[in-house]
Amino acid sequence: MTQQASPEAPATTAGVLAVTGLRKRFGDRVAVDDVSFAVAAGETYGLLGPNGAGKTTTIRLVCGLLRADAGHVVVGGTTVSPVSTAGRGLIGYVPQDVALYPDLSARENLAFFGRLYRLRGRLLRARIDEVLELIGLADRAKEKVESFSGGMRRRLNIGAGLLHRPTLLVLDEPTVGVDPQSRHAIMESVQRFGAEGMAVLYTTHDMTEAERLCDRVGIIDHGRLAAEGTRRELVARLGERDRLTLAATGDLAAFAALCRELPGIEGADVAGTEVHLLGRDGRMLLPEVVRVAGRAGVVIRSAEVTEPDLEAVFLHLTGTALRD
Ligand SMILES: Nc1ncnc2c1ncn2[C@@H]1O[C@H](COP(=O)(O)OP(=O)(O)OP(=O)(O)O)[C@@H](O)[C@H]1O
Repeated sequence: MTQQASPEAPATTAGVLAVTGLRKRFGDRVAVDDVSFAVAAGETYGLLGPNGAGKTTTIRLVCGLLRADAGHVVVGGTTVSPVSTAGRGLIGYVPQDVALYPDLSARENLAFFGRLYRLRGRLLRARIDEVLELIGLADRAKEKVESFSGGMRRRLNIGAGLLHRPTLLVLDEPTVGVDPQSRHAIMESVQRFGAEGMAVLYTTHDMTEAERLCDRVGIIDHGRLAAEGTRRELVARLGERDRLTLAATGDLAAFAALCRELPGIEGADVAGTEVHLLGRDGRMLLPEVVRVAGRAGVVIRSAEVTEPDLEAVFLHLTGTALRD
């Protein structure tokens, strides 16, 4: 039986955002299927999935722009739904499509959006200055948006979502179609927001972005959350090991033999001037390996821990490649 979205959803104190059992159907197509996750203050949570996976629909439900068939969205202890504006002021929503007025300047655009958030006068001007600085457009503030690159427009779009200092910032694929420099600037900004205590919900189909930005990742496919966790937790599902590559000098065969005896090391081999070790949680193993090297009179010149990535996790969980 389909449960209706209810304004009496249980409030949560655990995090800024709590999504519980969210479902949305368009005709026969189930776009979001029993999705639950939470995002804490200072945490960046990534929804990672291919085109059509249900990321945008989930985000529109989170922001109260669509009515859920079932489930709850609670932001800062307040239920969010299209039937009320409660909780909306806590959310900064940056849609996938840039929503700006091309014949207005950057400052004028921000002033327009700021007024929508009921900011006025000196406070509005101060927030605009702050945001322009943050998105790196302070020196272009007076220029019309029509003269901006795609990346600059995206940055301004993000700025519009920040004016009211949201508790939860929601970004829908903010780097799609932007130049590498703007992409870098956007990713740096997002990292800063998280570090400053904002909860960030970020959708992407780009594994490297998810890996770099997100504290936790939810892997979404065909509307379902196939798995969620830190990168490390997700990768651990593969049951694969880390590979440690040590460039070293000394009696490497003896060193490898000693390493084989260490708990947690499942393989050790010498290849030229390198020793390759296999084991779970390579970073944790490293200090002990270095101690053993010292005992064997081996000098380690460099050490690299190579791990499986989210691309492999996605393939493992869904049977398809992430990039389409
Ligand atoms: N308004 C709508 N009417 C009908 N079907 C829709 C609607 N919005 C989304 N869908 C369908 O729901 C599914 C999920 O779409 P959604 O836009 O949420 O995916 P997405 O992961 O954001 O993909 P993309 O990265 O391409 O935006 C798709 O099959 C899509 O065609």
